[in-house]
Amino acid sequence: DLFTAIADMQHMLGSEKDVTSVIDAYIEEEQGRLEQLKRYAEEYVSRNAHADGVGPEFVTNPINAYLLIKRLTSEWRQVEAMMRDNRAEKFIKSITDRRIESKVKFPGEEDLSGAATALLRLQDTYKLDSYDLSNGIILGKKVGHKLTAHDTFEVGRAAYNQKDYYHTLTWMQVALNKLENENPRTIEEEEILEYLAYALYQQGNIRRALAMTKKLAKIAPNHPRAKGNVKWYEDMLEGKEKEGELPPIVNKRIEDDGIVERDAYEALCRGEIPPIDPKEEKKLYCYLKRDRPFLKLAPIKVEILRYEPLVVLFKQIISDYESEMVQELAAPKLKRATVQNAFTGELETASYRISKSAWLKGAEHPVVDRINKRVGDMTNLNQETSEELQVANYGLGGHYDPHFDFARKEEVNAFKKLATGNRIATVLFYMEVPEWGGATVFNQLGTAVFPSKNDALFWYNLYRSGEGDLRTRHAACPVLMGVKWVSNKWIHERGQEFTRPCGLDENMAERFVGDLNPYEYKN
Ligand SMILES: O=C(O)CCC(=O)C(=O)O
Ligand SMILES: [Fe+2]
Repeated sequence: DLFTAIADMQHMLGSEKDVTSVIDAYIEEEQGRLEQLKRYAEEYVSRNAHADGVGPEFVTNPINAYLLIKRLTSEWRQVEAMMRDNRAEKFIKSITDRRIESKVKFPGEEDLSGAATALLRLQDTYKLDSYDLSNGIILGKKVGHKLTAHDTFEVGRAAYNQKDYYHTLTWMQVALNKLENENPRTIEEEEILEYLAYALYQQGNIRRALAMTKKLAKIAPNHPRAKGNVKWYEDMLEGKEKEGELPPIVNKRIEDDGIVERDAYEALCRGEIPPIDPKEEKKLYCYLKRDRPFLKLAPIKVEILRYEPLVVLFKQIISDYESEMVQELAAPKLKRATVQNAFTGELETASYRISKSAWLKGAEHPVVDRINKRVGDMTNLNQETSEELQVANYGLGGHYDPHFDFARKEEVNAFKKLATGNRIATVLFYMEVPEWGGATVFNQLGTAVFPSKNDALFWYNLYRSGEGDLRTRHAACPVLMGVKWVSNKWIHERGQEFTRPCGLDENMAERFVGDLNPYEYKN
């Protein structure tokens, strides 16, 4: 699939040009053929006019009789052949061949539904209005083309295919509305009405579903299902109130998608951050990290974003060149990101993680090696047991729903092969930042970090006891506009006996990165 990484989608732009040039060539060739046909027709007309002028006498002349017969037999066969000689197959084949040859990936059905689903996700998370969206407007700004009734209908259909009747209803209503002002129409009204009625029924409004279906049966008397559906809805209303005004449309979003903190999460994505206690806020500060020999010469800027658990931002920690190089190295290796099944330990793709990623080894390029070493200077943690650098590019509406980076107790199979223990800490480099959306949010903590280019976010996932810190549950909000590239460095427990010792209180939290003697805050 293409939609799961913007980097892949950008290759697709070229294939649209390909299509245009083939269509142009096809039209040119067809025009030649049609013109020749036109000349034949004109000849027929002029000869016919001549015969008409002569009258019935015309065929008494053997030459004329011969020519007339020839025109209606052998010449007609030629015309017939020419009429059939449509070159479409040849041109379609050339497009297909070219795609195979150039290895340009072409979107498929799953991309279309993925792209439509992305619109729905963005709409929900950022509270975007369907009418605005369908007019190319996002957050009050005109950013794209208007959708036609058919474009809009397809979004609704994608929702329907996922049994998401809330969005089916919303988008079919927009489609119907668009259709009213369309000339020529891009879709038949009856197609929309059928989906609309079913969505109304699913959203608990049988009477409106029935009214809609009756309308459908009226405008399309030969519709294969309309009459049957009218009966179906009528049977359902048997014994129930059928008279009077239709009940109002109540279209409620289905919240049952397994994410309990959905509302708080989405609010954070929109930047609606709960106020911080001013006393806590006062404790936050920036400092220059110089506690490693190398840093004496080149200190690192650290911004403390919050405590307990400690979350910091390393400022301007990589260069533009390094960030570009990492993207370049990763781009050809991008694979759809997977998640670990908590029960089987198997990796699988999931709609709650839409991105593509690649692993880069230090030996692959000096830049990767350099970044790996820098992580040691940034975090003071032993890098021998760290995972390779994971580079990710988010797709259309790309996101990663709330999750933990560490393996929980029940996930017995996670990281087993690595034999380096759990993920003690995470470093997240922001290599390319989106224009809108794509924040990293800690939903339980009420902390949202809007990516800033060349900075890196850092937090400890585990308590000093090795226990997973459930407060670190976090997510990558859907990318609304632009491109988001991140790199992860997951640091493991093994080898950190001296870099992050348990100490006397195993749950004590650091005051700064690499704090060896944390103490409890007493105000
Ligand atoms: O991209 C982000 O903002 C967060 C990514 C993340 O949490 C992950 O990849 O584990
Ligand atoms: Fe994560």
